[in-house]
Amino acid sequence: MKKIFKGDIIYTKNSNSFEVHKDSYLVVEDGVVKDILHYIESIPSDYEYLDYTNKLIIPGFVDIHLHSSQFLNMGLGMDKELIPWLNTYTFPEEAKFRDLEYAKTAYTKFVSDLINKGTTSSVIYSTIHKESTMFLMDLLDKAKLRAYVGKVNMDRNTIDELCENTNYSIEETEEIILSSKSNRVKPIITPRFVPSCSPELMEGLSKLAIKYNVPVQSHLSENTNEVKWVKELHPDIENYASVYNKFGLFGQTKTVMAHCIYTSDEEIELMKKNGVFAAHCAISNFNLSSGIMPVRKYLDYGVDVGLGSDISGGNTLSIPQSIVSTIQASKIKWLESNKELYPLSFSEVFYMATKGGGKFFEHVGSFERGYNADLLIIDDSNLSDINKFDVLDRLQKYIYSGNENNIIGVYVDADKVS
Ligand SMILES: O=c1[nH]c(=O)c2nc[nH]c2[nH]1
Repeated sequence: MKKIFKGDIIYTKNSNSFEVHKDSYLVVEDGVVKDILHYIESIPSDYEYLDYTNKLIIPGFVDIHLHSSQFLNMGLGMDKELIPWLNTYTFPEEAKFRDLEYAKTAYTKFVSDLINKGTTSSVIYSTIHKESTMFLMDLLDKAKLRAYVGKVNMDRNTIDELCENTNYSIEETEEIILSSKSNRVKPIITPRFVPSCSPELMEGLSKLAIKYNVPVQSHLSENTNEVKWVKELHPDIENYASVYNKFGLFGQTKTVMAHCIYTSDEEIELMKKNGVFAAHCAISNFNLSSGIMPVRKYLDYGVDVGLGSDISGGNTLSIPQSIVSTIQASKIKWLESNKELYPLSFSEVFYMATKGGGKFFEHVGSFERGYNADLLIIDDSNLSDINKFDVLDRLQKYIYSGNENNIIGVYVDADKVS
């Protein structure tokens, strides 16, 4: 399959600058970027030509932390902090996914919104339920989206309907791993967070992760009461990150931790040493009064950082809105830190939303040769006079003041997504 996309191409190779190719040709073979050309005399007959002249062509967005089962709860309970919010709104909603018919309705709406918002790769929590998790994986695969999907594991400190038998939780997780065959939609081990996972469960999940080389996702230091609770549960372990590390869930296979607001320097160093990714969830951190992650510090340590919409702590799946909130949060952090932790630039955060988070999937989020051709076509004609603004200005205007109506095409591996 060979395709050529023509348009105003913009992406980030590194976090400091944009690669801009106005009125150029993105050449794709077998779903992978081969080249960007500024001139083609005539389109070779064995290529499909997609002419998006005057439209922006950007990488598909990457969301490395979200709870698909909370989609129907978006916007609810935003007057609460994390633990009361989980108990009042989130756990009761997740319990409904035992009913496969409910899951089918909710996940169908979720996947449709993910596509509308231009998110082509995501790292997803479902619920504890095996059947509805497998339904979601199949749905994402049929939609041609790229994703890691984790059946949530919990065997303590949750409502009765969600509290699993430890061995059963591990067995069902293994069954999902063994049954998954897709190249685009893969399983991820998902101990919800330390308060809801016993040491035996964490150990069992770590064994599975290593045996099948499956990645891991969880939450780390999102809320001060949560951090205190972890200390009470594990008084002999020096910090929150070390609890995961002790039980083999902190970089023993590829790992992403969400929030990371109250992590100490030692914990950030451990993340760097173990290659653990951080998912920055700025909107959720505002909504649940969690705090502001010191992202600049993580970047200075060399930790990989991507963005997470974190629905439904986050109230939207929109990664452009996450980009804006991330930049705004970093400005408050700059003031809070006596102007030590510099605000994040537009290119740094666009990078996190594409190639930075995309690194969790490997060759995702860029248009360099060898990357998956996951891309969005943006019609920004209602936002910018293209004769007056350059391509980078148009991208900024789209991110800050555009919305999903500006997205007129979504492609994964150069295949149209619908
Ligand atoms: O924002 C969050 N959403 C959740 O569902 C969750 N579970 C544990 N910690 C969490 N944080």
